[in-house]
Amino acid sequence: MLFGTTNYVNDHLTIGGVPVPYLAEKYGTPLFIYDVALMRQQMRAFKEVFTKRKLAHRVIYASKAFCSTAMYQLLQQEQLGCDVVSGGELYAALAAGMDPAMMEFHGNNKSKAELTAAVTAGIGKIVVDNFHEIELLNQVLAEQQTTQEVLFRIAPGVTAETHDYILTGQQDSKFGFDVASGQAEEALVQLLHSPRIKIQGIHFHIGSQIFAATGYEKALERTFNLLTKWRSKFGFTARIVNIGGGFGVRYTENDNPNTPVQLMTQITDTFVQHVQEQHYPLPEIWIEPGRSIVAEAGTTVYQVGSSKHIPGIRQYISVDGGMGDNIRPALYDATYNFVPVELTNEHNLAPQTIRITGKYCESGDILQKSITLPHLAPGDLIAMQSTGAYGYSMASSYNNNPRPAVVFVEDGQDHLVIRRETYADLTRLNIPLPNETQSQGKVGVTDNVRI
Ligand SMILES: Cc1ncc(COP(=O)(O)O)c(C=O)c1O
Ligand SMILES: N[C@@H](CCCC[NH3+])C(=O)O
Repeated sequence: MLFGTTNYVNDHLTIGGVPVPYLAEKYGTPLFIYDVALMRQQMRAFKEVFTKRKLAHRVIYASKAFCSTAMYQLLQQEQLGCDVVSGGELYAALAAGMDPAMMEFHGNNKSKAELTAAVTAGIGKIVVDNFHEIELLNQVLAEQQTTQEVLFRIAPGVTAETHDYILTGQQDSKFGFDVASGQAEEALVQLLHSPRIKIQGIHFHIGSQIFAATGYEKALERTFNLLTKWRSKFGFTARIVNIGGGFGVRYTENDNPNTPVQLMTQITDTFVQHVQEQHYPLPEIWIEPGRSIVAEAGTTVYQVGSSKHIPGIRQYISVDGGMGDNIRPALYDATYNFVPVELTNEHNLAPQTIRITGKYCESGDILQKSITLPHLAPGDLIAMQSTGAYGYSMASSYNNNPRPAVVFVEDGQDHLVIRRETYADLTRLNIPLPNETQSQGKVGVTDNVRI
């Protein structure tokens, strides 16, 4: 299972035309490597689904999947918008030069300060999530003496097939206005009566890592039924229907989804069908893919360290990263595929069934419960595939392990886009107690800056 530009050249795993052993040597491990051509390909493919059908659309990348200055630059090159879900993401996107008009602000508990920052920045749309937010936003707009375009998020009451923790469109959800109990309609009434709020359309997001179109189709049916009702009841016409993200990707050979683009094509057909059947003025279709743009483009390279054989039980192999750079296996029981970085002679040794664990002080720090791979020895490099989404973005410096570096590769060139955290970075927020003499450098630990 090799994605995009990843392949073996002279027995070395190569991404974007750059040999992975060279990258590991240059930047150290663990290392996130992103195949930029594959990210561009995904971005363009989504847009093409709509341009082929001549549908007004917007592809909005969900920053939470992975964001960095370089990622925001790439979005600008490919003319995508982005969503942000915090003041921090807003800050980072603006600092990287994103056009605020191409941005949306999401979240179930946006603070007044965050809303003020978004409005002041001239953000394109705020996706209003709850009644408290309507109140806060009205206050902010009155203080700023301005108006704001919004979408409002409904919980359509659809349960998609995915992990419970990443379901969002069911009735019992913390996100959005519940349709079934009438909250969505009440929210629309409040928004229509808020003179500074300019309501442009509706939003739903049913969850993440979804392979089947069924959930989206049900949600679209409910949405268009509501929209048609609200059109005759309130004279409200949605100019935009945003169907969120959530399109599933391949983590292992067992995932055999439609490609995100095939899924999108099917959903778009349903969208058009509802518009036609209900004689609804054709709204713009907006989508918010995160994972499907970056997941398969990302590879994490680790170096193998210790191993432990428990006769009759299992073989453990530990690598130099783990739950700090990828919490998904521990959090969601997510499974991944691993491939060797170098197809050396040892490759021909009998394959081993191993458990791959990280270096964190937790028994649950398991990257892969059981996998059969060519024999691995200390010092070998190993690549974990499809780690581009919710890997680095959910990374922590638990156990004071520095977060890895991130490198973009394309056309034989490598660009460091996030440097490895240093030991000094890890303590830079610490403030000593007053009147204590700081012991400095006693233990003689040097910083780990390599570059
Ligand atoms: C509102 C919203 N939009 C988009 C996304 C992106 O989802 P995904 O990365 O699965 O495409 C999420 C995350 O689930 C989300 O909450
Ligand atoms: N972090 C999740 C997805 C959450 C989506 C955000 N609403 C994952 O790794 O699968």
